Amino acid sequence: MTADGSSSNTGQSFSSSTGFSARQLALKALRSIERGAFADEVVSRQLSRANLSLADKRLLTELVYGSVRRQRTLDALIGQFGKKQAEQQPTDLRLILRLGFYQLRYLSQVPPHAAIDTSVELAKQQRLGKLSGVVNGILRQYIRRQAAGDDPLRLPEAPIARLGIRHSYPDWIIQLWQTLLPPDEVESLCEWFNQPPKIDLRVNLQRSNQAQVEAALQKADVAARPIRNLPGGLRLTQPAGAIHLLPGYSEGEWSVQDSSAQLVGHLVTPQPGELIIDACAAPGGKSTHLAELMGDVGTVWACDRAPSRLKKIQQNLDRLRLKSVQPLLCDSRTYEEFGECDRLLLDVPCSGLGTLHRHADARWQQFPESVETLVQLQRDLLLHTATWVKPGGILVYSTCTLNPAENEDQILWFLSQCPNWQIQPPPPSSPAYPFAAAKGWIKVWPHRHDMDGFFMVKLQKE
Ligand SMILES: C[S@@+](CC[C@H](N)C(=O)[O-])C[C@H]1O[C@@H](n2cnc3c(N)ncnc32)[C@H](O)[C@@H]1O
Repeated sequence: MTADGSSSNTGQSFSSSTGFSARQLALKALRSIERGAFADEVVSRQLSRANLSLADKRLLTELVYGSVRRQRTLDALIGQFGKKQAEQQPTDLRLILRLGFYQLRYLSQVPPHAAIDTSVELAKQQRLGKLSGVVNGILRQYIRRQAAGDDPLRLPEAPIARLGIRHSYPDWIIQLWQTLLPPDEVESLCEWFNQPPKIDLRVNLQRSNQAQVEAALQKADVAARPIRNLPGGLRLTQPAGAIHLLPGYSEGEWSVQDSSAQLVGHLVTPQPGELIIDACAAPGGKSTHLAELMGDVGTVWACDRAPSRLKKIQQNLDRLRLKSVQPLLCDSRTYEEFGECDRLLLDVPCSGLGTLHRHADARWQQFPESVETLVQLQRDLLLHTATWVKPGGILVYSTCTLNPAENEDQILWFLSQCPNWQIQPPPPSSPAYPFAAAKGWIKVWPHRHDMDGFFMVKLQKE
């Protein structure tokens, strides 16, 4: 267990001798992220290029993602134990201290002397001169304070900053959630997103079945359990390493998809032979689910405006061996060439506040201003794609965020603009039914349901 009661991402023990090259690479990665690169991309590039042992790969991943995710807490410690605030320190010193504090505070498997010695060594290697002594002094003060029995992190009294520093979130996200949840639930939600993500699978019922996939995984020593009320849904119950190497993946017997995202496909309830449009489809997680639910009979137009992401749809189609999905490069705000469809899925670009646990840097990449731009994009998409649906047809709107401006408010706005549409609540037989609110839309809260945060609603055109 770590300082705030969460567990670190691996069960691995890390020593100083095995981990030095991992720490050097972690520092390099943090520098690139500081210059604007995405954490996921930097880490996967390093993992594929560097010749590291499995233990070092795990350590590198843990150090980079952890230091980015916990950045606000770590910077508060740097400000508290250093002579200057974190942002006033030279970049390399700040990054080395983040790595050092991350190990001391969150990686109980790293002995404190290893965390300190390797941080000092990193500072020497970067020719930080006298500052390597500063690294040593600052980190040692922390462990002395910790040894005295108290949490060394000093927190302000103001409730928003207090939660933001303790759990490492920007104030605006805490402020937003405080308008939606009681204080103890805001704290649980913050804690939930700092835990390692769960891995759910969706069995491709065109090629296999749940029992077969479960048995094949078990044979490979990977424990999985069926997800209640979700046909074809399995949850891995222990870390499974490289997912794409597990049995059945390359044969197209299953896909990785969180249970919340699987609910979206069930809410669309596509029928064999129908014409379906997925207006924001890449990388195809939901388009392929729709095709599977239709028995691969009918047509799913999988639209996206990003050519590189559209390629991923094709890769998924090839792997899952689905024939009914047609990828289409288009801007769904303006495309005019469709006839009327039976059902449309609009899984819009959003602020992603429901999947913060999956992307270490996501909480630092959105701002109230960027959310405003997204709200406008979502409105443009809603108004235009709604014209593609035939009378009596269905439109499912979904997001992976926990922000009413992109969810409930957006739907109320749409209904005020287009009164010939109405909400169709899911029937009791639908897997989405247990999550439905009185108004008929579906909201999944991660800390209550142990699934990604999602919003979805089914609308019918009169
Ligand atoms: C939330 S992701 C979709 C995820 C996908 N539904 C899945 O389940 O795999 C949103 C997608 O919308 C695409 N997008 C953004 N603006 C668009 C537009 N104007 N027209 C079409 N696609 C757009 C993005 O490229 C991105 O791939």
